Amino acid sequence: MLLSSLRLPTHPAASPRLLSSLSAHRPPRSSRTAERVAANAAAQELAASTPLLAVKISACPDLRDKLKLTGREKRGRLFLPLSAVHSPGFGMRELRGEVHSFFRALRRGSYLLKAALPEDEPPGPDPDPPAPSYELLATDEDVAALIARAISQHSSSQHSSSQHSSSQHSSSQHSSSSSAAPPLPRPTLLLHVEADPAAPPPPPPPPWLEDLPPPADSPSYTMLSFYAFPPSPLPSVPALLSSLKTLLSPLGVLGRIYAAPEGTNAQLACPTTSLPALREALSTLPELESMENGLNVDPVPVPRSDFEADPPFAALHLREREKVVADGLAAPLDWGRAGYDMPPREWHEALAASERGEGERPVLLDARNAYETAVGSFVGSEPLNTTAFRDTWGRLEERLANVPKDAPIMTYCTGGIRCVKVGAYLTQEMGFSNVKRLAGGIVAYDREIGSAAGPSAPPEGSLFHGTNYVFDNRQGRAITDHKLGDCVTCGAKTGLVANCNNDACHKRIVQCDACGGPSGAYRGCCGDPCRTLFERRFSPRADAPAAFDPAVFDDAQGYSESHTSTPSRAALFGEILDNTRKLMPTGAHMCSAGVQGRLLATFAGMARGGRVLEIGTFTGYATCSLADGAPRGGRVLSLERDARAVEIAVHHVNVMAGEVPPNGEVQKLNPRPAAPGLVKGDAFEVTLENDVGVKVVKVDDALGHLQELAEQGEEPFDFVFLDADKTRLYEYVGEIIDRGLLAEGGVIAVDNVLWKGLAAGPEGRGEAEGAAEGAVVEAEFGAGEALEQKRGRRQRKLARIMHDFNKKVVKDERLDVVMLPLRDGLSLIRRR
Ligand SMILES: C[S@@+](CC[C@H](N)C(=O)[O-])C[C@H]1O[C@@H](n2cnc3c(N)ncnc32)[C@H](O)[C@@H]1O
Repeated sequence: MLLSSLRLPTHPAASPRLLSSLSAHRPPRSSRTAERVAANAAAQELAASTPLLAVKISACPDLRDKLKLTGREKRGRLFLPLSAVHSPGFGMRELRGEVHSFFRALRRGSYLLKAALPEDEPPGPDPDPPAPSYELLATDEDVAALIARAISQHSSSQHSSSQHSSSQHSSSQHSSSSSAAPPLPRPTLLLHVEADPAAPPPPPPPPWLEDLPPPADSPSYTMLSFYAFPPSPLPSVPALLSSLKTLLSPLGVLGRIYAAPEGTNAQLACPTTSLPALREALSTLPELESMENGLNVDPVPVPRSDFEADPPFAALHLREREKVVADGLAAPLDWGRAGYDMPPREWHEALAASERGEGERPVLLDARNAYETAVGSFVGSEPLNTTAFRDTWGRLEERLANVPKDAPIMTYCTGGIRCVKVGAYLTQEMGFSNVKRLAGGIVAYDREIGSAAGPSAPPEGSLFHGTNYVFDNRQGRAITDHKLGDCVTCGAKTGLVANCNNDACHKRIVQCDACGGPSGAYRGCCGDPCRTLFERRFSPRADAPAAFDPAVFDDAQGYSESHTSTPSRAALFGEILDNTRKLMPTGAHMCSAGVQGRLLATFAGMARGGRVLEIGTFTGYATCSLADGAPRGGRVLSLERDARAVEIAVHHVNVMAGEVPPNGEVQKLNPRPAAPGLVKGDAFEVTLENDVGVKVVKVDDALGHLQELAEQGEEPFDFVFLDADKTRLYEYVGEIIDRGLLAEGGVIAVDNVLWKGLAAGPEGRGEAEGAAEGAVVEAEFGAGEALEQKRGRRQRKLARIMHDFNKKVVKDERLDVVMLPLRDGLSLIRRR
């Protein structure tokens, strides 16, 4: 939920019904306007200082059994941004949305939502207190009134507590045993979810689920893709994504689906035994009626063991996008008018005839990017040699400037979706009348004509030679044995494409087997500088050259990397990085590897009381570095919200503790680890050989959890590594300091304060117009179709946020700041 995007409000009218039911101290009618005004003022003040609403949420015993509550759900604590909930846009629907994202298995329409305030809880140390008197929430007004009451209650509790303490100071007769209630640290409300006796019974499961074999038992996965461009914009993209999630999750499908008003684009891996069910499930969605060519299924399933060894996808991601294929066009075209979608066999016959010199030779255009063309293409085709899809239009204008408008033009791409846009451009923008595109792209051609076609393959064989590059972790399927690419490091012929193994580079490269991969001659890097950095930072191994070769470094960072000690547990850190690249590839750059890892270990070693807090565990690189450096008897607590990251980090801490062998099958942790040291709920704790305790906790939100830690009387920390949630860093620093979580002389280290150097430039000042240079990362997906740019806009926004944070901390008179231009920038913050 984008709660934080809602605006701080003028408050709507409070419901008299809720007011009367929620409070025994209901104010008289004449004072309610004054109360609302006061609640507004209090809300404004709170939003600036303590911007969260605490919600204690519980379920009735009946639902508790049915929902199989997780640790977090049993604890029942939720924090919501006050600026969002105390807003005219926040009502029953939004509150129910929050409840659903909290209790994930709760069925819509099956329950009643009730509420109370802490003041409704019976006071005193009654060992068996009766439940608070919950009242039904039914309307938006009920919700607004409840939140207004929670705010008023909080401000009056603060007020009476300050009066109480000042009267204690001024009057010696007042003993410390006075019975005033402790002030509420923030507005708080109690929500209760109760089974609705009048709710209709749950609908029967759809027919395709009735005899579905367990997806986890499928012997293989089938890769597939589909796309649909409806004739008019989708009425609701979130509704489509939600239906897709409900339909696909029980089938064990992994992959990516992007939806935008213009349509849908999916790249999936489906347990092969779930494939018929997937077809049925998708056929129920009217938004996919315009699906072109049906499901584009890869001809050869991937055996489960191969799939699990190097999973093309780790989860099912459904995302709303502005466009499903980022095209850079100012205005959309009519994607329904895009030339003739030519079936693969007809395409093959047309090309074969042209090869024989029969008829007019078509202009055969490869509409993919240069690195795709490099390893495979149709005989006689011309590459557009684009780096990104948005370059296509200029290249078409250039290439076809002098071509007659009725000349035959044939275009192809990996699975067909890019050619929908190319075909629309050629016909509508450039006026060509004889445009054909390969239906289902190279994937469909391979299925019907290539080696996978079996006996129905034509005798002359495939006219596509080489490898079909694809955008999941497989990075290609060889259609013929032709090796068309030139290895970037040794020049040998190859059909392989990969990303440079030095994550700081990550360039897409053509590279042969002998040079590629972590054990290849170049360790999968694009050249000597990256290989040397990779060996130092990412893969400490016995056979890596120990000597530093100045010739291969052209930067100070490389020099400092090579003059920093290798950690004594080099193999462990190498393993963490290898696993991270394999299991969470898009986040691999987030590990605090190399110099920064050693710096953290050094700081942990300097922590006077040995108490270290990390915010943002990810896969545990920094956690293990901190634990490595912490003094004997120290304690490292690390907080993370991503459950999968927690599992991987727990595995690594267990390797460090000697509880599990190194280089074990970390994938086996999925879906739920029975990891040694896993303690109740979502916390994991273990003590290492050096007597350092390490605890990793899965939290909903680390910022809210800091309050819980303070309330539970957690001792202050000597060193805090703040490496999460970059948009709220100042709030974290405030929370740590204000809640007494930083020990005397303690240090908070905040990572990424330079934000790729952009924080210091016009981007940081909010003055950059175009895409931030060097920060536009291209990510592509689909069976080669969608070209997705992580926009410079996001980078600029984060640069601005980071610059604002840097300005605020340095101006904050409570704080003393040193910014180190190390890696992505690290600020060390102390209390003055
Ligand atoms: C940069 S990574 C941490 C890297 C790690 N400290 C290291 O150096 O190896 C940031 C992590 O913070 C987590 N995160 C982001 N927002 C969070 C939040 N509000 N609460 C807890 N964790 C959060 C993300 O899931 C991600 O794993």
